[in-house]
Amino acid sequence: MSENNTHSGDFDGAGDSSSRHQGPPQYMTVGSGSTSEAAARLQAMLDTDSGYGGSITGEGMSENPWHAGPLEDRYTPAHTPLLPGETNAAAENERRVLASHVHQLFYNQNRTALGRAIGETVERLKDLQRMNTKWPAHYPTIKAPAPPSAIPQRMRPAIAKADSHSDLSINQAPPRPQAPKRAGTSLGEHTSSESSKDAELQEPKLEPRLVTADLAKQFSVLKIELKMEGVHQTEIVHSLERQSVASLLDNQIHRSIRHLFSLRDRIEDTSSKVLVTGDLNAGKSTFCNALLRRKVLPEDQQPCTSIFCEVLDVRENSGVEEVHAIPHGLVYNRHDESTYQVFALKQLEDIVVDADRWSQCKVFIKDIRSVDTSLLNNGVVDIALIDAPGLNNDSLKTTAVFARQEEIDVVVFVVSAANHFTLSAKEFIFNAAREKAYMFMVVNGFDNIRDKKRCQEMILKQVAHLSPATFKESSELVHFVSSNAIPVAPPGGDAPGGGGPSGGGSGFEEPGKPEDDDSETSGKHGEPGSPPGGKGKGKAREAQDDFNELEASLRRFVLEKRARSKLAPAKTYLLNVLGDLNTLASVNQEVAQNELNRVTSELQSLEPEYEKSKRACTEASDEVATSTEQTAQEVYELTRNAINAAVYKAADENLGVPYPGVFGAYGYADDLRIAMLQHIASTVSWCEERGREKTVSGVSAIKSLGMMHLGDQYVDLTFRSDKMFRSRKDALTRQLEFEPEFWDFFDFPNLWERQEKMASTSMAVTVAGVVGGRMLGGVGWLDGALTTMKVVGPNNMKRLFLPGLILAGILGVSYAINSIPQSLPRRLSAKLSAQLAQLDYTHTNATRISAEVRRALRYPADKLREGLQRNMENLQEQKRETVKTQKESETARKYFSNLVRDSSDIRTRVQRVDLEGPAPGIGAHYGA
Ligand SMILES: Nc1nc2c(ncn2[C@@H]2O[C@H](COP(=O)(O)OP(=O)(O)OP(=O)(O)O)[C@@H](O)[C@H]2O)c(=O)[nH]1
Repeated sequence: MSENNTHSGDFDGAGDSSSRHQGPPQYMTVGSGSTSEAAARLQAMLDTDSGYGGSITGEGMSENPWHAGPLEDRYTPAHTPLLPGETNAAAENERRVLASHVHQLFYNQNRTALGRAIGETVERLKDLQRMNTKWPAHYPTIKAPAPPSAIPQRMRPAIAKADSHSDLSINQAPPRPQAPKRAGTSLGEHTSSESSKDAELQEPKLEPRLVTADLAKQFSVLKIELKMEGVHQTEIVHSLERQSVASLLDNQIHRSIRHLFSLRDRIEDTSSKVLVTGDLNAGKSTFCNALLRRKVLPEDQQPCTSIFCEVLDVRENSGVEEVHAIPHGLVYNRHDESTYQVFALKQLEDIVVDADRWSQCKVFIKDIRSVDTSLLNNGVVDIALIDAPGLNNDSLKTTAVFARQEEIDVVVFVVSAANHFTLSAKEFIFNAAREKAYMFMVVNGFDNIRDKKRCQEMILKQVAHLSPATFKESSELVHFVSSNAIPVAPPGGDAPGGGGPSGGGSGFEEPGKPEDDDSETSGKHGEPGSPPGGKGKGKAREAQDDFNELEASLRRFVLEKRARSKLAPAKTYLLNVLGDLNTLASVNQEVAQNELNRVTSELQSLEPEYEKSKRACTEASDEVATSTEQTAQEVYELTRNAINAAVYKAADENLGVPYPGVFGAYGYADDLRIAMLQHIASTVSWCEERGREKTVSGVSAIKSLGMMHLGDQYVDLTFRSDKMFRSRKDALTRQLEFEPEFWDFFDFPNLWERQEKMASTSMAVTVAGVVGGRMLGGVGWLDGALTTMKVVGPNNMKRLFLPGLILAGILGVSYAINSIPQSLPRRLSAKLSAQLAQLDYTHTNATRISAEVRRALRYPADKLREGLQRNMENLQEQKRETVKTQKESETARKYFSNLVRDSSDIRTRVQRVDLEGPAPGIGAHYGA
């Protein structure tokens, strides 16, 4: 704080802003009177108010180095002795001091409430960010807006405007969405769609996290904005994955948290920045000079200001008047001369037109007026005045961005009384009005207007449309003035009259003071064409009065009502973000509840389904294994029996081979052998055919099982039974050494067996038979001879021996030959059977065929088992997922219902922060 601040109170307004936050909230009384007892009491209250709603404990208070505590004896300054006639002025002063203190107290309370709400909101937003990573939040949509006819006529162009410039993101605060609904979710209500594509998307699906363009308008802060050439935003968002929408939301939350932090810094900052903007040549520089009562900024009939000029009190630059021009791309730091270039004040004219070289400049000047009247050097807050380039297509966006900066507390909009609001002006005000609820309007060049009343009406009508809040307070916030009618000190470095507020002979008019002579001319804004004499004087006087009134209002607005300029953005933003949070939370609470209901019922049906599939898996596997084994066993038995029968009965079978006689006996034997082998081979084929049939019915039994347990999921396999038994088995013929031998033609053992049956036949036949038989029979032969000798007698024997022998031989041979058709098949069959038994032919074939059957059945059986297993695993996985979703949606439901409650609570508290009404006790003072 400079030594200029000689007022009562503990104000520690040191120019160095870094020291501003180190102490408890401070205030500075405006005025020059002494502090009254009441004011001292209020001061004590202020000191005990930490600015954080009584968060300082008694302990803390006693340690507070700034004051001795409320109970301590304090020196109450005596009233300054008054000169006769000064009573009213003193009382008035005291009232102002008191009002200022009360205001400060209210300001601190509001600031505390908002600061706390910011902290709580940031916490909630961070929680939401965390939640959003675990349970991607659904971005809702709402009902279609009312048809155009339902929108009040006067709002229509404004809405259209807002649409076309939504990229500025500072739209008029809309009413909160009444009945938000999630796009295309299962909330059960019909959502109107913007296009047929939307309509398709609004089928009752469970996934979408979508936004419509309408919602983009409804959401103030957490609005997801997307831009792509030629594609409507809604379509882009519709096409996004749930995860992408969540990550866009995350970005938005992140941005919002950053903004809240900067708002907190801002409400705790004691400085204020006033941005003066308006149309080209509207008289912005002239107006700034008039406020400063010094011709600091260059004025010209042609547009000249092309960079932002920030005018600050000289205290901010260690008392040195100069200009710091900041080149493009550098971030200004007063303590680092490499970030700017220093110029003398008179060089400002060249700097402001050189937008190519400079991005902005800081002008440090001495405010030559007293703290009561000065804007820069007012003793309460450090004010900086920023003269912006005139609005046109090029500067519109830059100025809008500049105006949105957190440190801009007040936007003063200068409009030419003759030209009214241009398109650029309307656009700027409409958009800025969302961020800065109130705007200070200066209708300049009012001296040029003949029908002043009509001009006022027309301008106010436009203000009502562009910024309703400003219009509501138009008596305070809209002023019709002529800035050039205000006398100013000449340009140049030194302030006239020694540069002090008390310096005499300033050579310019002090506003508010009665002024009889109009003699000063130095640096005064001329009033071209104003007639000399009384009438001109009267007009000039009127213009000055209007300007004085404007200044008083502006001071009030910046200083005493700075709650509006400083706290209102925080309040507005908080209300918006909390409203968005509430909407988002309500929608998500409902979505989570729906999801919870859905998965709970899904689980209820999944549980038995899973159990069933588990059972089916074991049962069907067992069943298939058993039936496969059974079929294979059956085929084995069947094959074994059939082959055995074929082998043993080969001799008895009519093989269809005719006996060609003794001379074709050998051929007969060969045919017989081939026929026997064929017979066995065909029996094997028959068995294979049965094996095939059994396999086919086994496969279809497996299929029925699969259909029964897996339904549509069963993958049907085409079974080709002809592919079975492809490997050749008639290697058998090659394996058998089965060539007929001589002895195979005669079945001697059989002949011997038959001798008994022959006993009653004639002797000769018997003898021949016996001899023949014995002759060939081995051991029984001698026995037969002796028997014959006994019958015939020894002498007869001698005579009969030879012919008998010959006859017997002939008979025996002929008998043997005759019995070839009977003997040969038997001999061959026996031989074959022996060889087959040696090869274990029956078992081998029965095993081969049944193994093939088993193998053929194993494939579909395995597939069925796999299918059942997969089905069971799928259900198990589905169950696991559903349980997980259930838990997540349960957590989300709880979280969002808490968020609905919390955001609503915080919002209600923020709503209660009354920045509108004047503090009690000061209404009377400012009521005028
Ligand atoms: N009659 C009249 N002329 C004014 C008034 N205020 C400013 N002027 C004149 O209007 C012209 C433009 O004034 P400036 O202050 O340079 O306007 P500006 O808005 O700063 O211009 P740029 O920033 O360059 O766009 C100057 O010639 C001023 O003398 C006024 O209240 N009445």
